[in-house]
Amino acid sequence: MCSGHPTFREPNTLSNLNEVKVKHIHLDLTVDFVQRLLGGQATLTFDPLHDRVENVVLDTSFLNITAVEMDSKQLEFHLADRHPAFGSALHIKLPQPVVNKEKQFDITIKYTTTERCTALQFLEPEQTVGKQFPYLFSQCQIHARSFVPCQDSPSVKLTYSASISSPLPVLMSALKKGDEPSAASMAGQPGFTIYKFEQRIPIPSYLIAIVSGNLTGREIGPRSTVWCEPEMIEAAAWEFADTEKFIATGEKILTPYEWGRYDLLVLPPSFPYGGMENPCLTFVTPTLVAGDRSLVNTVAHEIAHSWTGNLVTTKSWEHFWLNEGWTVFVERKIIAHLHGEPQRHFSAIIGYHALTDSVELFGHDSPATLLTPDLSNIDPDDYFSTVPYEKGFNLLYYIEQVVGGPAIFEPYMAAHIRQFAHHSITTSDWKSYLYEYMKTNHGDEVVKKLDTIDWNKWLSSPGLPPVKPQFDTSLAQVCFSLAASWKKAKENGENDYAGVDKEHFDEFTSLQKESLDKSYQLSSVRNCEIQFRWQRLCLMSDYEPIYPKVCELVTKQGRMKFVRPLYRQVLNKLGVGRGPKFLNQAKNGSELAKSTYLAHKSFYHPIAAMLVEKDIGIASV
Ligand SMILES: CC/C=C\C/C=C\C[C@@H](O)/C=C/C=C/C=C\[C@@H](O)CCCC(=O)O
Ligand SMILES: [Zn+2]
Repeated sequence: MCSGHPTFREPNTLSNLNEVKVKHIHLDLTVDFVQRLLGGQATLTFDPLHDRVENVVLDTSFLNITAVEMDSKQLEFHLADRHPAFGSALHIKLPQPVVNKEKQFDITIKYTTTERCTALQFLEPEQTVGKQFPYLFSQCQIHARSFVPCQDSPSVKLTYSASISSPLPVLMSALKKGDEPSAASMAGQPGFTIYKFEQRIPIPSYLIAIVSGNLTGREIGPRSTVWCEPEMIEAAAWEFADTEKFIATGEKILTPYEWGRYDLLVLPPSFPYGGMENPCLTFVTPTLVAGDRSLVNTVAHEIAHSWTGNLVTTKSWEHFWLNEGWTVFVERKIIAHLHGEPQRHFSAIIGYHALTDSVELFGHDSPATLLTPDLSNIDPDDYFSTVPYEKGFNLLYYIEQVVGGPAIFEPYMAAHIRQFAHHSITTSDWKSYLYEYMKTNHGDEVVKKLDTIDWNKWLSSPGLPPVKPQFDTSLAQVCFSLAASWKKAKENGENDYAGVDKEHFDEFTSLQKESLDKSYQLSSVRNCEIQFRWQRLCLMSDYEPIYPKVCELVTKQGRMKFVRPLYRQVLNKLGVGRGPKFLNQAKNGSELAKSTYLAHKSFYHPIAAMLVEKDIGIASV
């Protein structure tokens, strides 16, 4: 069914996953908001893969390992020297070789996270909305090894259970199994409670997730609750009221939803991504709470991951497009089923612009623009971009046209899920089944059509897709007409565009920014997607009054989709002679970018901090 060759090459783990496989992890941890760490133990259950296993090697990163035990006996262990991107391998010597590959065995590791942990962000009360309680959240995609010792590879799928002791409510990417006063509270430490969880569906380590803070929940559907700080609950419950429609549409297109619950967690502003598809509990940025439900496509994306990514999983980050390209494709199918095909194409046009931005940023010949890049000795975070999302979407969009349209392709989508659910696959596995399915269900005619696709150009060549997609531009045309009317107004010497309908604008031409700003108050628009595009346009046009708004946007929320391009753009700006009053009088953009970042460094999630520092050339200490 999947590439089953015994020694799979997984470039971004240091674990010996070809000798043993982790099948279950039990976490017994305490949240320490004072020392800003998680501490306790993890018990890992292993399947030997050979008849003689002498060692276990696990991924860790910035963990403090204090003891390793097996059958209550202390085991010898050591942490190898740190790999700059992949962390420190934990080598564990088994007391005697495990000689029966049918015999599972447990190892318990006592540890704490440390202040350099890249998977967790501890927030002080003032960094939260309510400003009264501390907050902890995780982001484990490629950083699980900094949360728990594990085989940190999407090729390994494991169940997990947890008992988490905390003074504040705890949620995880699992089903809740009740809570009880913790020994700490019984021993007099006030307010600690033990929260219990179980994830019975095997998942890759990157989907282990935890949050603890002043959380409240509001039911928004038959299997969904939205969770956030009390101050946001009304706005969040209204914003995400259509969640059940997305889930039900996903089931209609694909297969039944298997995860039980689909809850949403709205995080504090420093959350570094738009959303993270943690099973049972999607994490989302508060920038989606726009007040008009205009940005909920991201929730459709995260829901789509319940099938593509969380059930059918990429076997390594080199095939990340199988997670993200497929999920963007399913997301846009959900949008089409609910709001019509033109909306799917409008979203695809916006996505293609984002793909072009990434390819231009990396360079058209960059290996980072391959759909299946070689990640040997590469930190995947450095290759993260819209390429796996949008080049992957466009490959599937092109195949759908080649084979004969949705009537043929949509049933195949459901078959793909049924074929690979609960497995991790490579691009080769995916392609082999695509051919098998089309031959079995549609004969050699369609197979011949598949053979017309230049697979090497699509899968293994840099740059933009080899075939420029043809999309329905009916919705985009509204924007083009709006831009043309602004241009005409400018040519006629008018400088008040207020009379021009702004309903759908998403495309700007080079116009008088002051006039646009005066006509539409764009610098005060709450919608981050519009604000982000407006600010980038203004920076391109050296519209200096935008600088305070740029520094506000990059320091009031930490979503890298917005923060990284704006920092990069300011970095490359020439001097602003009369810098705005509260910004350092930067001699040039690079000082403005660096001084703004350094003044707010503690606000950002560790992953965002690391990548912004690389973007603006601040060597991490
Ligand atoms: C080609 C391989 C590139 C990367 C490998 C995999 C993971 C990279 C690591 O950086 C983790 C990324 C996590 C992303 C999580 C959520 C995104 O889908 C959000 C997209 C952007 C946004 O909306 O903010
Ligand atoms: Zn995604």
